[in-house]
Amino acid sequence: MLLNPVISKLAGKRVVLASASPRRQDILTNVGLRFEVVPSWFKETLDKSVFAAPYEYALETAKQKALEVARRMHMKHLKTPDIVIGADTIVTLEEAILEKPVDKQDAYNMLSRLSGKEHSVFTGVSIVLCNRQKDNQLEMDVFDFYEETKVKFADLSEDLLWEYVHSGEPMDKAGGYGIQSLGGMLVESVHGDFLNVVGFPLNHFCKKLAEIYYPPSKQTINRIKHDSIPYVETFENLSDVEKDCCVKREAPDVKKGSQEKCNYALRNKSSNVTVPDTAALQNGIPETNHLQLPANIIHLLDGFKASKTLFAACKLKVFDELKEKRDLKAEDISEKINASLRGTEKLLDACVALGLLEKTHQVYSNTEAANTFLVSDGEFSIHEYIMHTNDNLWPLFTNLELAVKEGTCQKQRVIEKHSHSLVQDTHLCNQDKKKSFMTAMHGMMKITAKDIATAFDLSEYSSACDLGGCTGSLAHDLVQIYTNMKVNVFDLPGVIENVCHFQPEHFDTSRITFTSGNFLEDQLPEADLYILSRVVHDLPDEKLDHLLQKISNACYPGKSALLLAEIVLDEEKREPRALLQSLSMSEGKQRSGSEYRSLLQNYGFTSVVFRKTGNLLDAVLAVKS
Ligand SMILES: O=c1[nH]cc([C@@H]2O[C@H](COP(=O)(O)OP(=O)(O)OP(=O)(O)O)[C@@H](O)[C@H]2O)c(=O)[nH]1
Repeated sequence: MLLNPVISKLAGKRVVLASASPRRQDILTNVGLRFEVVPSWFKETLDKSVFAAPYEYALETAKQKALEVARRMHMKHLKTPDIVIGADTIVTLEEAILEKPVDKQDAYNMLSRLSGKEHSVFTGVSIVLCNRQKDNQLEMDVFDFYEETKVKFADLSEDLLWEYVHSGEPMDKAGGYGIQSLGGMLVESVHGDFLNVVGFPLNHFCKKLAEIYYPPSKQTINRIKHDSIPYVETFENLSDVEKDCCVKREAPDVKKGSQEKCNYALRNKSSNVTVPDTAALQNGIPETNHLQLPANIIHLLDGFKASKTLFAACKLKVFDELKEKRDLKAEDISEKINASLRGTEKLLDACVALGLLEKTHQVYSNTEAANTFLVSDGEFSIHEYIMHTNDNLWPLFTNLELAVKEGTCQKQRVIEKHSHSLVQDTHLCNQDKKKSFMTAMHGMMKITAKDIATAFDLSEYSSACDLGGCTGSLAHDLVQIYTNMKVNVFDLPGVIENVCHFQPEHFDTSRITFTSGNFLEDQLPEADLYILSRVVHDLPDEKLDHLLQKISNACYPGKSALLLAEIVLDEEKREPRALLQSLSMSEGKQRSGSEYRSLLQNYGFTSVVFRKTGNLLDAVLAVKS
């Protein structure tokens, strides 16, 4: 790790950020932390009057957010994280705690209270270390801290405040302003950590991690007093990257022990100011100001190599071999996958570095995640979905410059034939392709179906129709969870004739039916609840209008609803997964929660709510009134 060894200490661990805040995601991504985002469902409604000080309220809320996610993940699909990070930011002014405004008037009231005054911003952060016990119990250690920053607002006129409120920026921000954006213009001075105001006190977080992972020795404490972030005394457990970076900077005539040199190298790199490079000076190389390449750029430079490593290892069935035989040497694996030893060794070591495999004494084994998700025949395998990404999406993205220039999807170029529908013409054109496409969709949906099915209470709907429901994986979860619900899976004839290969054994499917048809052309089956999973973002406006009008006509006011499973963009449109997906330039588009709301309101769905699930897809429920 370039900036701080404590961040790299988290490499290879399943780190989860229990927050929907795009700012927190940015702050942590920018320092090279790899993590999953699972927004917490904890409702921020603790009774403020029971807390002696405002920061205690923020700390408790942060803790409850993190604990909720840790428990939820532990209970589902054995996805126990190693670390869950929760945070809560509040603004305090004269004893009052201000959180996110509920509407524009509330935002205006908050901002006018802050005008001309100094207030405090507190962020409470909770770091929950999880440990799954042998009996599957979850053991958790909670570490928390808070940070205070004082912010002084200029005197602000009513007109200016309303203009700011109408910009929409205040609505998802504590105290009703975003210091990092337009709101910065309201601020006269800041005392303390700026990032704390934005939502995440990074410096204090690093110190806390250092405390957790490297309790400092006496000597270290003496030597670190001028550094804001403690550095490590030993490299025993650090990654190869760190060792490499030390080795490279080692000067031949430096007499001190290598540990000290390593510390120096890292401290040198971790600082924003230029520190004289003693090794360079001793070698007669003139000292120059060097700028550090930001970690996110480094990750992006290498990102495609990492994806392709995963794709290749899946295609060559490396994880399958290791699941069967467990511990194997590179020679054995190369023989089994029919590949060169040199190439196999490189691939295996890259997989180890990416946290997909483990290696001890030249013997490789699957990680738990590889056994669960990457082998081709596991219950929760996404192997075929990875192959679909490799075979169909990867080629589209290799044409990205052209796609951007032309603003069109490159599938025609890629498959070298004109097509109206990629799904019909390429994936369903022969039996093998059809089956692998269905397996890909099945695996992907299996991972996310339970979260979609439980995002809202759907118990009032006794019949559902999953339009384009493919193998019925969402239907399986729905009938298991809602014991009164019957589900009709409606899909193209070529899909329906193959669904028998995907029905789970020993499972009562009597409440699931499969119907052949084309939802754009044929009459829709009757149902209380219509479902569209990953359909809306893919349809051009005209087709979408036609489909939504059909569904709306089939719905009974006050009784029927439409459930969408899609990636819901955040309001600031900064969520990378949806934005990257939209670069494939399908004829449809990705939408935020409010865009789904206004789209669906046009078809008489007056109540539209959405829920971020933290999984591959989010859920939107639209009720017709
Ligand atoms: O100057 C700024 N001040 C605050 C913010 C953002 O405000 C919110 C604070 O809300 P909270 O801590 O409850 O976090 P949520 O966004 O609801 O996400 P969780 O899922 O973690 O509850 C936070 O997003 C700050 O980033 C800002 O942007 N600028």
